[in-house]
Amino acid sequence: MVELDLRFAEGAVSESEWRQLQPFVSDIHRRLHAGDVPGADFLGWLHLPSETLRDGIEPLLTAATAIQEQADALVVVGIGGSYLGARAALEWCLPEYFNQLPRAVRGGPEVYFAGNHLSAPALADLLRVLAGKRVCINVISKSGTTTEPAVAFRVLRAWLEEQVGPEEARRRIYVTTDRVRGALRRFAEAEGLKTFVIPDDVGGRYSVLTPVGLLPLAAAGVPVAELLEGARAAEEALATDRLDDNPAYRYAAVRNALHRKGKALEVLAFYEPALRSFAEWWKQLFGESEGKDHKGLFPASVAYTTDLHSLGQFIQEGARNLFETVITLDHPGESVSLPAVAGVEDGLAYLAGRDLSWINDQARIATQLAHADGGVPNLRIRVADRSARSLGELFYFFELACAVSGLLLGVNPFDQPGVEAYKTNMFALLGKPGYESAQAALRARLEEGVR
Ligand SMILES: O=P(O)(O)OC[C@H]1O[C@](O)(CO)[C@@H](O)[C@@H]1O
Repeated sequence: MVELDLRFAEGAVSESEWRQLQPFVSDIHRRLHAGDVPGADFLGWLHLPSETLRDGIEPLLTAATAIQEQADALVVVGIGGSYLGARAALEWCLPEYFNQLPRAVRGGPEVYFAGNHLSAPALADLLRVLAGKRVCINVISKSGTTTEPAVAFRVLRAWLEEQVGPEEARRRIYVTTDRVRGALRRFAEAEGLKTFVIPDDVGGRYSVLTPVGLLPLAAAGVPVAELLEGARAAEEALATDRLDDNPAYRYAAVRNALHRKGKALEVLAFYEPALRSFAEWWKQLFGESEGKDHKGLFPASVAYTTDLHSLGQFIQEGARNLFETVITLDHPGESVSLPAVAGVEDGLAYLAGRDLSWINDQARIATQLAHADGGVPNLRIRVADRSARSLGELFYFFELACAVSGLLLGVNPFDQPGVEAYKTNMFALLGKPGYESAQAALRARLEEGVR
């Protein structure tokens, strides 16, 4: 099970500081499980792993097998919570460079992501990569109205229809969306497409263990039952309100104590490139959940040891308004040992025979020591390995910690009203019907100089 190590944070936050939060955590725990918290309509994630395993995932596995048979490449179209979890799990569970590996090693089709930006060159490049391949599309949007995936889907669908004709295209498009609402639902029904439902009571950033994540992951060859089993084990293990027994609550309490002492940023650090997209998932989870009412810790991330040669300077000696949370794997995976090479003066003879993962871990310990000495409290979250099961545990660990963290902060962790501001401006500038007066007002502001 996921463990929290506070050794490198003890100088910055004492045990009594986070223990004092026990009554507040207990109260939140009770209200969370009673459905008596702000945003209570979005608590479906709390028992999602056990309920999904109880109900079974046969239809999803059948669709995943069909995609594996139909496709050389699967394009997953979505953004935010309809994108990041699947990408995080794919990179965590599959080998690095999985799209370049032979299909037998990978287990499923190549996987590409689209609809997570508005870049024309990037989309054009994707179409070039897809040329000549048998392609399936899984378009994912809970609201069914998000601009980025809607735009990319329109382009990709037209492209697919050109390649295989409208009828075959319909067999190759899988839609994951809300049960009843939204343009995507209407479109899917009108076209008779295969659809999967995102439950009403699970918000986008909490949706990785719904078909949002499970369908593309199963199609890609990730053992999704193991992923769910890990999350279910965490659901069970983290069902206690006691800080001593619940590392997710301890993590929430410690970060809250650090925030109260003036820390404004939390930097998630990791030492395996396979965790890069996991950090992106984590940033959306905490950023959208906590950053509101002019409050919250800003969630950032660093990829070590890469970023020790760029952001490392800032973290060691820059503004002291941050703390780090380091994710480590007890068993990182395959070994690569440094060969003993006679007659080569590269200064590495003392490391001959050492495993690269051991060297990486010494870098991690050295960095935790240096950063803690430099005034950056370091929390460590220990995960067993890169298995789907361990990842399931970690997804649930952070989902729960984030909910409690937001509630400790006094915000509704399950809404995201702030994401609408740019959308309103963008729709006005794009000339969306209904936004005419907003457009006139914005154009006038832009001409006069922005105030
Ligand atoms: O699944 P949808 O509705 O396309 O939303 C995608 C993402 O966009 C947001 O609503 C922000 O605009 C996120 O909360 C969400 O995960």
